[in-house]
Amino acid sequence: MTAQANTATANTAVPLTDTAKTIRDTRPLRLITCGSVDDGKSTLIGRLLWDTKAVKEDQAAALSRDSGKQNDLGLPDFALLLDGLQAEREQGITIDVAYRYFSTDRRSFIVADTPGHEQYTRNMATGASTADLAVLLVDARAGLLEQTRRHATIASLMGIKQFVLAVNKFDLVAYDRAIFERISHDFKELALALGVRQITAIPMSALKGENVVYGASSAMPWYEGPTLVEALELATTRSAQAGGFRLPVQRVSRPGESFRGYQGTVAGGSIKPGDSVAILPSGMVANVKQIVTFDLVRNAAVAGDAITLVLDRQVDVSRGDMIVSLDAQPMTGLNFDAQLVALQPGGIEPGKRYWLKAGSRRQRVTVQPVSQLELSTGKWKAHSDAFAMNAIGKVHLNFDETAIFDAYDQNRTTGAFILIDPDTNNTVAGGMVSAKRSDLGGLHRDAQRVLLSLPADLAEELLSGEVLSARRDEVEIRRVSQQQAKDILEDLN
Ligand SMILES: Nc1nc2c(ncn2[C@@H]2O[C@H](COP(=O)(O)OP(=O)(O)OP(=O)(O)O)[C@@H](O)[C@H]2O)c(=O)[nH]1
Repeated sequence: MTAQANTATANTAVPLTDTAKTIRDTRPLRLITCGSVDDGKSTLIGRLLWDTKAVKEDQAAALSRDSGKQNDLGLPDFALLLDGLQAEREQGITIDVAYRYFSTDRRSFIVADTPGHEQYTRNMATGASTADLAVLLVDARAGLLEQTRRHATIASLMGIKQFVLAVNKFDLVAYDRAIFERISHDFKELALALGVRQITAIPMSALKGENVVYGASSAMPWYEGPTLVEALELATTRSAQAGGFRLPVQRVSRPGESFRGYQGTVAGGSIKPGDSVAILPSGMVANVKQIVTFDLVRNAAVAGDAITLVLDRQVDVSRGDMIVSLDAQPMTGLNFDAQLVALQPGGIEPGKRYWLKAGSRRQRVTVQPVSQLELSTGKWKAHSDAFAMNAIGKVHLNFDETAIFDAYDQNRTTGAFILIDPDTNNTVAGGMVSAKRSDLGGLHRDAQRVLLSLPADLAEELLSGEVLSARRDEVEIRRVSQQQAKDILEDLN
């Protein structure tokens, strides 16, 4: 009987091991941790690394030596593990994004430790742009703070669709279930307002290691959910972005008369010799003759590969252009809708000319604020003035020359940009494009041109009028329906 039971156990173990192997073969899960200063992020990550045995022996020895002040459980100070930067110890706050690696039998993980201090919103956005999941920490004694709301909002804007709420320091609130329920309820409301549906809330003590890697059944018998690591093992990685081929051209390589290649890192899709491509913004068309990496000729390239592309005909391509699949092209135009986060004390001024940098492309742009996110309610409020630092806003971007973007939710590389202040050279905003506006166009005006979108009859009337007939060359008319014209006017108001 006992032997049979043993066999049964052994049998069921086999498929489990197989599953574990399959999961292990997949890409690592990338996560960010965020929260306010002192919520315990460093302690949590230190605990994750320690309990999953990601800490090497020499590091562990150094830690025991270093950590003169062991905590009251006689364990090393886990936060010290995270002290990548000397400056951090001096200032007592985390000041840069640090990436850490750990794994369980089922999966491997890359965690970006992003700082909680208000002025480092930019680093948080950096960590979030590649993450599959965000772990948001709150101190059980404090509940949700404005900083938690800000970080959850940035994470969702950056395309993260899975959140774990770590209600930390639960040992300090006597493992009170009512507190957990109140905080997780508040958080679920916030997450739903942000459009995030995959939410796991976990009561934990990073310091004591409860519900991080190991459970805490004696302290919280009422909690039946997963530990943090179990939740992470079950999370899904963002599937590789499908979409069309994108190669932002970083360099044109011309080692000799007979060879001309376009170099860059593939930012989306895949390509193989024979595929047809368009070169943007010119719109010229060619076929791929060869794909070269270092000294190898390849028969295909995918997102993330650094390649040199050789085309089958002479075309004019320069740095900042984008080579894209002919049949799945990005948006091109002068006007786009975007969301951005203001990163500098000077904020973002309406109408000021900034440099916009997207990949290898840099162009002039003006920003017109449309609305601002009110963090306390999660609602967008109309806002046409300057954005203060840390504000999250929706804007119209108006370019002098054709810009090329994918929507950020289609492609996180070709949909993202930064704004640079030409006076100071500081990066003043990070942003994501949501859509192109030039289908409606509205009224666009700069020194050279006037662009009008009007119904055909009105367009003719206007052009024959005294003012515009003399300046006909400078005017571009887009003929639109009455309804579209009405939408444009509403949009402008
Ligand atoms: N009692 C208790 N204390 C904790 C827990 N987690 C962290 N702490 C303590 O809270 C303090 C702050 O923890 P850190 O890990 O440094 O916080 P942080 O969020 O990384 O802070 P910054 O790096 O400054 O952003 C430290 O004294 C920790 O020992 C916990 O679960 N229980």
